[in-house]
Amino acid sequence: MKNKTKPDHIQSLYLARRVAGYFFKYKFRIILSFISLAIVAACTAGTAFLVKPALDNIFIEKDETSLLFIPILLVVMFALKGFFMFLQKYEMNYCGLKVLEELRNELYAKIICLPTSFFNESQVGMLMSRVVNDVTLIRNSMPEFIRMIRQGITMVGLIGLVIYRDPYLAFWALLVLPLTAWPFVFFGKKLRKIGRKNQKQIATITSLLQETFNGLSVVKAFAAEKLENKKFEEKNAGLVKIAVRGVKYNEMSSPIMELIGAVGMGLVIWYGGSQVIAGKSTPGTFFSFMTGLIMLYEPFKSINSANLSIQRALAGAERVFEILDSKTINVETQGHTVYDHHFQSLCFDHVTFAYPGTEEPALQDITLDIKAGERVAIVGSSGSGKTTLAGLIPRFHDPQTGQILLNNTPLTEFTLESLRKGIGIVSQDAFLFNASIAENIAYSQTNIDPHQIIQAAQAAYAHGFIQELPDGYDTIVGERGVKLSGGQKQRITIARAILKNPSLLIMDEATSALDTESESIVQKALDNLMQGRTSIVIAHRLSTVISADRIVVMNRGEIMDVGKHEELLQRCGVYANLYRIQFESSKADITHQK
Ligand SMILES: Nc1ncnc2c1ncn2[C@@H]1O[C@H](COP(=O)(O)OP(=O)(O)OP(=O)(O)O)[C@@H](O)[C@H]1O
Repeated sequence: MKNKTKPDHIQSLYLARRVAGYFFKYKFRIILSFISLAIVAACTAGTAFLVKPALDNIFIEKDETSLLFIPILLVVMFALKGFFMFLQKYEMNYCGLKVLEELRNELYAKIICLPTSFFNESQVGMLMSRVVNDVTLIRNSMPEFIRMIRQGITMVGLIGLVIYRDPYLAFWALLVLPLTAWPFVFFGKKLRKIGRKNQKQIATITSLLQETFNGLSVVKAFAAEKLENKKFEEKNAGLVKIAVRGVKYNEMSSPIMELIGAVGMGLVIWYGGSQVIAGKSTPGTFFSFMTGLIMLYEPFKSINSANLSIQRALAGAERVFEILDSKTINVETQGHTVYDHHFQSLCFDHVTFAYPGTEEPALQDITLDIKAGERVAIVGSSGSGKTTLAGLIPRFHDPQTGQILLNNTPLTEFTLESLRKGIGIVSQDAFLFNASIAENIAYSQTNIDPHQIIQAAQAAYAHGFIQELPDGYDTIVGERGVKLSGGQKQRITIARAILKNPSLLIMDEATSALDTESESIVQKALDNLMQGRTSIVIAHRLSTVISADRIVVMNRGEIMDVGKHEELLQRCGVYANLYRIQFESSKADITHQK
């Protein structure tokens, strides 16, 4: 994925508009927040305004009414300021969190609907990082933007006050104002760049963690903990290095702003002091002016740090909208016809398919007809294209040339949901979710009666062992089903397929993962599953091959021959060879079973 193609300011405008669109829904809360912040700004300026009457009336003129009135006014102002400050912050953070929720949902919904080819090319950790981390940064953008406006209004109020108090003094104080623009722009740019790098590095670390934790048994088997530690330490050090640079620029901006402020202050003391000494101004006016000036420092500082946060948020927004708005990252396309789940025929018509980025097609000119009720075995050496062929049926990939017709209708014309719901897939990788057994069996189905789950488990020869588990059907299976054996997991996925009740079955037979005993139970479960259904089996067992209505022999992405076992042995050299290498060892078992 390309990172950025537009200049920073155009990209910023686009991102700001995109982010603002999400906040627009909460306009009333944002307006309330604005009103609150205007009141806060007025109270802040009002407090500075009170310093002059406090000094001149109480301390110089010794006026008793002012002595009572001014402290009460001060408390009221602070109370108002406190309340509206709370309201403003609460409303803003509420909006920020709701936008975060919506963006996360949208991003997840988009990612999960992307074609499988996208996941082949992208790191899962990188995607996770976008959903978890990058979106969080955007959440802060609006409150920070509001903070910027709030402090801007406060600043204007205070500047108005200092000009009102003494325009000449104000001239000296504000002479340095243009200088402040430089750190604002410079540090903003730096932090945006660092923000980008930081998010990228977090994504790399998330990918690494995800990969290592998934492959932990391999890491341990190869005693590669030290190696993995080193890899992690390197990435982590990279992240810290970026963060330290961020801290450097972040913390450097404040003293520089302060220095610029001090220059202004110095000019004021020099000019204002001389005015008081010459008797042209009162100490009250001067100190009120100075208070306003000192108070100006806070909004200056805040605007600067809000800008830095906004730059970081924009770096996050770049990564989020890169996925949401990309013209090349598209969700799966689909048709409008609803597949009625009555399988009649499946026809591959001169289908050729190459994986993205590869030259050699994984499937070449495949033509094959499958009729209702048939049991078709696909055999071939490793890499011959069996899994790829099976994956075209639920449209995990689409062929570049040729077409696949289901009941004489191109697959692309069906809605993906109806098509995939009508196909049962049992693969070697018996994937289970970290949920209860019942939930795993009933995955993706609603309103399922517990009896139906039990019946499916019985047909899959899983009911017995499930009952023996401490919580029965409510037992949580652990991530990827770690708490179950290979054969048990496989039987649960078979129960899941039985409950789904598809008219077309695609199976990638499990072989070496299971011992002979569980293999024979799994085989019985599969027989139950296949009963009365059309099935396409990527066959690794001789028994499946022999009992198939037809055997499709694949070699280097092409169909070499189609026929029955005996015929193929006679006429197909590839099959005869395959039989000798792969299946002959199980011949004895078959003879024994007979
Ligand atoms: N995601 C992918 N990206 C690129 N090439 C791929 C991808 N998956 C498979 N291939 C290639 O496509 C070809 C067919 O692979 P496929 O997995 O369909 O073979 P197979 O017959 O199922 O093999 P096996 O019996 O080992 O599972 C192989 O050359 C493989 O390298």
